[in-house]
This record gives sequence, C-alpha cells and structure tokens, in this order.
Amino acid sequence: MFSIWALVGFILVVSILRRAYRIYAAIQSLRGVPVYYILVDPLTPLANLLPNGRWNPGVYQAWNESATLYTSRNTNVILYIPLLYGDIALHCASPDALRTVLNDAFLFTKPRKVLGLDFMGPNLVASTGEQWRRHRKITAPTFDNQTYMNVWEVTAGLYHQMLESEAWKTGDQHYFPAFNTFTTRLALLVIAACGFNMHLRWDESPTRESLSNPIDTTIIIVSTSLLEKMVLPNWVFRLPIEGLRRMKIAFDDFQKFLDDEVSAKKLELKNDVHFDGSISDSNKTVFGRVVAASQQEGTKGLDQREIIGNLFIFLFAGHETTAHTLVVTLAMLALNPGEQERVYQHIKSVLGDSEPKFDDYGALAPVLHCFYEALRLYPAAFLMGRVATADTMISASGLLPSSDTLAIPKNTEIVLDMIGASRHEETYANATAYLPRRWESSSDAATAAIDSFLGFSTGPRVCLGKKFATVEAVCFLTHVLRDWKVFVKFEKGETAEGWQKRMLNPILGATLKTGDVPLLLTRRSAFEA
Ligand code: HEM
Repeated sequence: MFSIWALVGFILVVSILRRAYRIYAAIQSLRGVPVYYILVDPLTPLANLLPNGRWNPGVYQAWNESATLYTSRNTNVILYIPLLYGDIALHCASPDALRTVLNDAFLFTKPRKVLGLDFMGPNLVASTGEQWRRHRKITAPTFDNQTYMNVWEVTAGLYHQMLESEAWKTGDQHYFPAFNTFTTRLALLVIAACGFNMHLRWDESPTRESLSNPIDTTIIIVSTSLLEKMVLPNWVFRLPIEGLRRMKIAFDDFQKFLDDEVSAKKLELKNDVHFDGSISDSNKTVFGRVVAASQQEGTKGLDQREIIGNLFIFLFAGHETTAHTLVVTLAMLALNPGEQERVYQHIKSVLGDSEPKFDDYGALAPVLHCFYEALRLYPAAFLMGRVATADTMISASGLLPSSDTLAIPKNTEIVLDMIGASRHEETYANATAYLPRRWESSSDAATAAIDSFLGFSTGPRVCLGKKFATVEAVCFLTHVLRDWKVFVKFEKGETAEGWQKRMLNPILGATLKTGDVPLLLTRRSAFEA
C-alpha cells in the first residue's frame, strides 16, 4: 500500500516539476511578452468542468473582454499559461503578424492537436508539407466555376423549397425562435448536393438500411461532436453513457456510409469515362471529381481512406461555419435597419423584376460585405493554431509593449486569435460596430482589407471553400432580403446592444457559433400592399 502511494506521490512531484520547468522555460524564451495565467487550456473538456471565472476564463474572457485583454496590457501578443493542464501558447491578435505567420506554411506548421482531425482518414486540414501539397493539388481544382454555379442553383432551389415547407407556407409574418435551424439545414443540404451529389429535398430525411439514424441526423451529430472526437481517447466512446454512444454510432455509421459511397462512385466512374477523357455532368460534383482525379493520378492519387478523409473535412469545414455566419448576418441586419434597407435597395437595383442569377454575384457585392462584416465580428474559425518549425522573428506595429519585433523560438505554439484580430481598432475603426460599408472597395485601403481578410485565413492554406461559402451566402441572403424584412423582438426597454449581447453570445467549440437566434420575418410585399 505504502509503495503505491509513494509511487503516486513521486509521479505527482515529477509532473509538477516538469510543468514548472516548462512554464519557466516558456517565460524565459519569450521574455518581454505579457503573461496570462489560467488553470487549464480553455479548449479542453476539463475546462468545461470548471466554473468560468478569473482562473478559468479562457477564450470566453477573450470574447467578453476582446477590447481590453490585449489593450490593457498594451500588447498584441500574450503568453497563455495553463498552470494545471493544456498547451502553453503564444496568443496573437495583430492582423499583420497573423498574415506573416499564415503566409509561411512551412515555417509555421499545424500543431499536433489539429493533425488529430484525421480520424476519418488523412486529409487536407490535418496534413502538412508534401502530404498537404498532394491533397491540395488533387482537391483544389474541383472548387471551380462549375461548382460555384451549382452552389448557386442548389441554394436558390432549396430556398424555394423552404418557403413551401409547413413553417413558411402561409401568412405574411413569421416568428422563428431558432432561425439557425434553417441556415444549418441549408448549409448541410448544399454541401450534400454540391459536395456529394446527394440531392436531398428540404423536408426529406432519408434513411439507409446500413445506418441507425437518417443521414442528415448522422451528419449533424458528427459535425457537432468533433471536438470531443479530437480530444477524447477512443475507449471513452465505449462507456455506457448515452451521449457518447450516440456519437460513436454516428461516427461509425458515417465512416461506413462514405466508404460505400466512394466504392460505388469508383465503379460508376470506370464506366463513365468518355472518349475525350471527360465525365458526365452528374459526376462533376466535388465528390465525383475528387474520385476521378484520384483515379487519373494513379498511384500518386488519393487512396480510399484519403478520399473519405477529405470528403469528411469538406463537410466539417463547410457546414457549421457557413450556417452560423448566415444567421448572424441576418441578426445583425435586423439590429441595423439602416444597413438592411441599404442592401435591400441595392438588391432591387441589381435584380429589377428578375430572379437572382449566378451572373449577378459580382454586382451583389454589398450583400457579400454584410456577410464579411458578420464574419469579422463573429469569426466562425475563431482560433488557428500553428507551431514554429525553426527559430524566427515576427514584426508588426505595436506587437509588444516595448517593441515591434519578437523572437520566436523553434517549437513555440502560436494561437492566432481571430476574435482579438478582427476587433483590432488600428485595423478596423469603430471595431465593435456592424459596418458592412467598410468592405466597399472604392479606396485602396478597402481593397487591401478585403484581399487580406482573415476570416477565411490567407496565404497558401487559405480556406479552399471560401468562394463556395460566399456564393451560397450571397444567393441565400439575396433571396431572403429581397422577399422579407428581418426584425428581432426586443424585451421591454432592451437596446440593440442588449439584444446582441443576450442572443449572440458565442459558444466556442471546434468552431464559433451562437445558440438559438430568434428572428421575425415580414414579407416585403406586405409593406408594399
Ligand atoms: C463561412 C464559412 C467558412 C469559414 C469562415 C471558413 C474558414 C476557414 C479558415 C479560417 C480556414 C483556415 C484554417 C487553418 O488554416 O487553420 C479554412 C480552411 C479550410 N476550409 Fe474553410 N471556411 C468556411 C467554409 C468552407 C467551406 C464551405 C468549405 C468546403 C466546402 C471549406 C473547406 C476548407 C478546407 C478544405 C480548408 C483547409 C485548407 C488547407 O489547409 O489547405 N471551408 N476555412
């Protein structure tokens, strides 16, 4: 008995000493950087078990105090030190420094925990170096104009199906306590159709014999349980706990589903190569073309697991991010009626009496600016992690209290804090205000800002689905804003700011999203009658 306790005590002392040494070494190697002590890394399940407060504020604090966290320390970098558990990391909120880091994908590579996103198979997000290059070379060409035209057509079709569904059919006014359920469904069905060639109807919930739940339910469980899957060991999912079991079933089912789909597509494509090497239109989805390109590349192509890994990652990267930003855009327009009226008038001037078409995308830029501005204030990808692969320096104005330059030792973990960066007063005047006009590119500064907007990242690893998401967003928002006036319901005496704080409080997980967003929509025609 004594020896067990002695062993436990010994392990504990060694762990404490090791941790203390790591903290000491980090502070020494990043001298001059203001330090911020917390108990545990906020992005670990353990942090969720502790009450939020001074010692466990994590990214929640960064959110609530985004204006003061860096400014009160007169800095753009902070050394986050979790005393008990989690990675010690340098958090950075300078947009210029972020750009420097993001532009060099080899000097600043992805950290270990992001590479853990490969449980469905190796993929673009969870790979580095030559492997990443190979994944990107094969998958990137499938995101082209043909895909974007398809995204537009599918989005427009789904919007009309949505209007025919029970909740929308009759009446000129609708109050939706959770409008996010519509944007979530839209984003899911668009990616299913344009990514996987799986054309589901708005009100359809298809089942497969091999799946325990309908496909859409399976996908939603998978995409909302990613953080748990990334950080918890596999055995945890075998515990007799209902929530964990549901996750395991969904992940297993989805893996099996994708495996069957890829095998079927390979067979189909074998019989679908025409004399000139082309394939039928029905196979020209992202899915069909990734499989076709892999077959054409022979041994250099993606194997079955890699194809599955990438399809899964498109779904993960493109679903909740788009859905969340869409609902926030509508909420922010409801809170800023002047901006809503302005964009409505613009939509009318572009469309006249015609239906919105893909060719109108460029002319509808102000709609895109509304989406960008919502993404700036509520960045779906709120953190990006990187690790320095060699000793290096970064420079940016106001980086540190006493210097614009910081020496970064090899292996330093850097967290690119998009919440801090997107509310950076030097870059975005009146940073907490919703001002879509700031993206209008009549000036060189605005053109540069839109070109280097960080919401979709920048540099070689810029979001592959950026235009996929913006085409979907411009199409959906144009339809909604053309047909409906969007409002929120205030509580007695509540201000727009108060509503925003109450309803758009971010939930930080694998991505940033909000809880349920209630919106009131009134048909435009009701005002004109
Ligand atoms: C509003 C919607 C979206 C936002 C805000 C967003 C944001 C981002 C960001 C910030 C990154 C860089 C992450 C990093 O390097 O750490 C990224 C990467 C990526 N995104 Fe998106 N994304 C969105 C929609 C989509 C869609 C619709 C797809 C696919 C259909 C997609 C596919 C990808 C992929 C494959 C990568 C990895 C690129 C690489 O590492 O080479 N994203 N996204």
